[in-house]
Amino acid sequence: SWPTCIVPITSTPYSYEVPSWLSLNYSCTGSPQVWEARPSRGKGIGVFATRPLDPGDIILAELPVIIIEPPLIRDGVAYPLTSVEPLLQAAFDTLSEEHKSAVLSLHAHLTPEEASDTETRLLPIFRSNAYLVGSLMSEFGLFPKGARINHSCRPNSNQVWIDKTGKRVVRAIRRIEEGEEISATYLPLLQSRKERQRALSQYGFKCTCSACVLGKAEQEASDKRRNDIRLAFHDFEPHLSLSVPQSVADKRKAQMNVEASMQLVKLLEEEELSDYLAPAYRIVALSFARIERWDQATIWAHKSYNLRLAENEDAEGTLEMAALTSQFISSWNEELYNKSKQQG
Ligand SMILES: C[S@@+](CC[C@H](N)C(=O)[O-])C[C@H]1O[C@@H](n2cnc3c(N)ncnc32)[C@H](O)[C@@H]1O
Repeated sequence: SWPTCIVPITSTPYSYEVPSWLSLNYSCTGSPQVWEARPSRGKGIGVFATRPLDPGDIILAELPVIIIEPPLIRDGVAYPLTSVEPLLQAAFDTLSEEHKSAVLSLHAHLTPEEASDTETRLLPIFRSNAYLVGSLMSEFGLFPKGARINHSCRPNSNQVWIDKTGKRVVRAIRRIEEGEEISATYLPLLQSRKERQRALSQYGFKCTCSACVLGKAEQEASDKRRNDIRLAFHDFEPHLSLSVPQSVADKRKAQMNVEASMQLVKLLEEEELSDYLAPAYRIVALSFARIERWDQATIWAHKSYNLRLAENEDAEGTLEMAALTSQFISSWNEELYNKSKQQG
């Protein structure tokens, strides 16, 4: 019988060779299982939700089967991935047969030279599927289940390395319906479609997600929104101190920043870039704090905290938002106390 996460592929509308690991020895994570791996039209294999998922729900938490730490050439600069082949081969040789066949069944995008060489598959497999991991994000890990998640420029999941458990956790970042494909991003998304397509060519495909198949006018609007979002994050950086402005001009600027920060959230929602909401909510919270609107500062800080907490309770960003939320609640309490004293 089939494990619950795997749909037997008895008839598909298009031919696809089903790798043996799909039906054999492939264990499912989580209880109950919320995903299945199956062909996705035009994208090889993909990962699909087997039930509706809410933002923050864990889809998959996976240990790497291989971790490679590329040696450094000099401080902070690693050897190119091509030079780690011997390390990769050594790590591969220690794997169980089950893990070896899971790794070898993964998709590999080949360079023309690699295509003519039927022997070397490990490096292209690693290059096409590995993710940065480790406390310094300086190592590369291979996760055979998560590696089946296809790319979208409007992804519905994010993936976070949790150093404490040594797992990579994939979570829903918006509502995902049953049967919907789980998508992740392979690149930073605050770029134009042309820039994204150029970056994705290294994986050997042209993205056809909803952000990449817009008509001309809509595409220009989408590119502009992404550029505006990128600039807004950059421009806000110097204005994120907690000091309350004193001069009339600075107060006016701080008020305008509140409006600009709300506009940033609106642009992210329009572009469906949910993964950037936590830092945007933080900017809104700090902007309200600078005009001493403690009620709004608290609400927005808490929204950012909730998103961060769902990702990683120990991350610096989560701890910062916890501290800011409680600081703003104290200021709000004080304000309410002073008001009640004045009234009576
Ligand atoms: C990390 S693998 C993802 C799983 C892969 N589809 C498989 O069959 O194992 C990356 C490869 O999947 C394919 N892919 C990923 N996202 C895609 C997309 N949006 N459109 C078309 N192909 C995609 C490309 O061949 C890419 O090199």
